[in-house]
Amino acid sequence: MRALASAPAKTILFGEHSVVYDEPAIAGAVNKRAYVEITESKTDKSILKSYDLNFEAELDTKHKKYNLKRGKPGIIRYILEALNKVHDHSPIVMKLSSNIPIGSGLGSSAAVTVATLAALYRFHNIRFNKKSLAHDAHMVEQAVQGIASPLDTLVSTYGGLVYLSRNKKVEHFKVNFNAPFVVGYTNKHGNTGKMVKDVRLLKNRNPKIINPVISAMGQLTNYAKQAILKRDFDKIGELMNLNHGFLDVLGVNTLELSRMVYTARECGAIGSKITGAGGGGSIIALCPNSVDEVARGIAAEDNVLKIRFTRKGVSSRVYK
Ligand SMILES: Nc1ncnc2c1ncn2[C@@H]1O[C@H](COP(=O)(O)OP(=O)(O)O)[C@@H](O)[C@H]1O
Ligand SMILES: C[C@@](O)(CCOP(=O)(O)O)CC(=O)O
Ligand SMILES: [Mg+2]
Repeated sequence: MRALASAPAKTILFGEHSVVYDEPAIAGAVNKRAYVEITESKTDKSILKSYDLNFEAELDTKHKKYNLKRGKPGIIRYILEALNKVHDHSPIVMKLSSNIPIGSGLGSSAAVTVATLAALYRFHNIRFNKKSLAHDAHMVEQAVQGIASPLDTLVSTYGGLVYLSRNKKVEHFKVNFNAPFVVGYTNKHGNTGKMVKDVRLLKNRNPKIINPVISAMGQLTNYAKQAILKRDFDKIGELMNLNHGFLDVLGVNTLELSRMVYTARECGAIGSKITGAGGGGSIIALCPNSVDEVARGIAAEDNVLKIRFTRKGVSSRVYK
């Protein structure tokens, strides 16, 4: 039997970090994906391989342990957690491929988790739907990271551009929002779990300052929803810049992210901000009239991704 699944990366337009405190957020699935293939193993060992991410490990699925043969272990924790949730511990071979930069704020952990769970459900012939899959993937991220909002796993499951409301209701934007965005990312990786914990500590030490900042981030996300519906790019850009300022206040900005954010603005972006957890990772810039200039400006020192939003969420099938 061979089960296949894939799930998209995402970019957060508004509301990272504040979404952890139940404020609204807006994020969209983008045209980068993680792919998982599961087959039966010919030996008594479970193997996980990824050529793209350059790692190989022997998995002890029962005890959530692994023996790393090569590469970095980070993303394996999500896979082990997913296996532990669903798999009966029979020996399997899992192949993971992905063109999503890892630890770059583009939700590689969510895409890998969603694709792994969907492939496992197919492999074991377990019924699932998008709602149950998004929920299970969120539980996996939460178990690995300690704190996680449902945003990344929702977007990776459903695809499209999504508004997540304060009470966790998902609204899909109907507008055709192929706005010209450029993503820049540094070679310094952020760690979502750590960044989220650092924000929590800052908030606990300074509640009277940080609580109003977090609710202002929620308010600006609601203004952004209206601006997106009207395709008012100038307003969206202004709100992205405000959102970046608040993320700086939360302490998740870095020298490299700052440099990219201001380079993008100098090259003509009408808005630019950190996207994802920060502490390394990515920025996103809205540049309706200056995509090439902004991409060139960022590429002088960092990496550029020309992303497109996609409606395609998780996809999976099985061959018997
Ligand atoms: N080259 C790599 N190979 C495997 N895992 C990695 C690599 N670089 C970073 N990681 C780990 O992958 C995980 C990425 O998840 P996360 O921090 O949520 O970032 P994102 O989801 O934005 O990509 C982290 O646990 C990190 O430690
Ligand atoms: C910071 C946060 O809001 C988004 C993290 O996104 P990413 O893992 O950096 O892609 C955390 C969360 O929503 O769980
Ligand atoms: Mg992540």
